[in-house]
Amino acid sequence: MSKSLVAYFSASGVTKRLAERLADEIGADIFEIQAETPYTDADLDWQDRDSRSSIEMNDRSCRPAIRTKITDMEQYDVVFVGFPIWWYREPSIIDTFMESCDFSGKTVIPFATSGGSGMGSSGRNMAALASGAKVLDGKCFPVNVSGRELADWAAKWL
Ligand SMILES: Cc1cc2nc3c(=O)[nH]c(=O)nc-3n(C[C@H](O)[C@H](O)[C@H](O)COP(=O)(O)O)c2cc1C
Repeated sequence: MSKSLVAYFSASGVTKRLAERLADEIGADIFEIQAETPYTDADLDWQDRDSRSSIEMNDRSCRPAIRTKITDMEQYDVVFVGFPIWWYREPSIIDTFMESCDFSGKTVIPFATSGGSGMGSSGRNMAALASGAKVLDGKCFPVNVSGRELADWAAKWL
């Protein structure tokens, strides 16, 4: 059986709860990707073109710093990477995460929560940042997804 990790970023707790449920269902380790400078409510205002999130998401090369690095990534075969959809894709801090770890030989499965959008270009963007890894398109889940559905979805890679 392959060893799996659920790594996630969550700005307002929705993806955090989903990630915890997923890890619990499949018996995976869990790691929270935290911004070195946490996001405030004002930072998350997508209607303000000058907010931190707007500025970051408008710059494809933006790589917000992560507080703690994973040091024992070698032990995992499968890594589920969770995040909220921001502007139809993965938040820039997920790009930082993808670049800061060695995913070669691993299967990376993105998952997300959103206000209604799907995964968009997230999987392709993440694949471009993780050479040697198999990065899938992944799936966006409604908040009320059942534990059973989560477990069945994840079982394909375990
Ligand atoms: C800056 C920003 C951009 C967002 N862009 C989208 C989007 O493009 N499509 C969408 O459906 N939801 C969008 N949302 C809503 C979030 O994806 C949604 O609320 C998510 O569940 C939040 O997860 P979290 O609590 O883990 O941060 C956006 C939210 C923020 C803060």
